[in-house]
Amino acid sequence: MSIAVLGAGAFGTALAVSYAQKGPVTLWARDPDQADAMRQTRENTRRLPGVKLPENVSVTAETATAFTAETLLLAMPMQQMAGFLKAHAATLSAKTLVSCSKGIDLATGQGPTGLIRSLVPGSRAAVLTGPSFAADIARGLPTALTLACADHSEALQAELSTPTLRLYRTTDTTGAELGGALKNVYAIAAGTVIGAGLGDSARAALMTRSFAEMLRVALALGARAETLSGLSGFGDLVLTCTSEQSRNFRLGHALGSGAGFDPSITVEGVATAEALNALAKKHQIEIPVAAMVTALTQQKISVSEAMKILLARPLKEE
Ligand SMILES: NC(=O)C1=CN([C@@H]2O[C@H](COP(=O)(O)OP(=O)(O)OC[C@H]3O[C@@H](n4cnc5c(N)ncnc54)[C@H](O)[C@@H]3O)[C@@H](O)[C@H]2O)C=CC1
Ligand SMILES: O=C(CO)COP(=O)(O)O
Repeated sequence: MSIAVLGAGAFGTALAVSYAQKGPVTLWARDPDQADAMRQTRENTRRLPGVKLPENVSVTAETATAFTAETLLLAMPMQQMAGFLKAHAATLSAKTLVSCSKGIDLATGQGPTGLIRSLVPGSRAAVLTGPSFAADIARGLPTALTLACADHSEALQAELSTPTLRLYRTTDTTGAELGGALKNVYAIAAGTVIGAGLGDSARAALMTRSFAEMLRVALALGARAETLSGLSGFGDLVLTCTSEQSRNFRLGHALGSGAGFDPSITVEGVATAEALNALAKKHQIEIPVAAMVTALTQQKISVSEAMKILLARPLKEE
């Protein structure tokens, strides 16, 4: 089988580097100038500096070259995925499309597999998600992820596992993609708590209540509880709420401490919080923490107001 990675940001580049251990990988960059620069320097200097591209990675800006692979990993920001799939639907229809993006499409409220199934009906949709920073994967540090695919995907699991990248399989695509999407929203909240100096105890409380929210949303949307307790849910929530490597955490930290934040950095949790609020309203699910994240990122509320609102909620059973 052959692999191409579509999207040459930090994560797409890291995956290409990792899979190059197993054979040739094509890495598709949307911008031809970026592809040229990466071919010349053998590095993604903007998004993943300090990591050399192995010889097995060919960088291209031509979709025709990338689309010859059978397995295509989608590694672009979530809000770009629908446009990409619409533009290339005809050529992608017989492929296995593995989403590596984490988020909910704002326009439709769908996750990656919903988008893939509706926009490229002849393809096979899968999700690769879980606790993994691009820099860790690129350095070959041990990582475990969830591979979700509606059909039993032992062959795909074997294809996408490496000696340091260990994949666990599930058929629960809804649970896997919701875990990866929602944890970003709560990582913003955790960053805010730490940035505002509210302490580690407050962060632990917030993470626990965030997990309860994630579970409530995911179960209402048809996911299985055990998926949320696994790598793609609990695992990624822990990583992103506790590490300053996380861009979602760092945005929250800036909100909490009043510092500035570079708007060119990809922070999936902002759009996902908005999409999540719309979904929660539609399905009448209570999401107090995510509602505060949306209000904070839209500058409708201050950190101290958000804290007061959460602490003043009625006392109840756990
Ligand atoms: N960086 C990380 O550690 C991880 C990222 N992810 C997910 O991977 C996805 C991509 O994130 P990163 O690579 O980190 O972002 P990034 O900010 O490093 O790079 C985004 C890349 O997407 C490209 N891009 C933008 N619009 C595009 C389009 N329409 N078609 C193709 N490419 C397009 C940009 O040129 C840029 O190279 C996100 O959903 C993120 O949540 C998942 C796990 C880990
Ligand atoms: O998804 C990630 C780790 O699993 C990366 O998190 P950030 O997008 O917050 O950097």
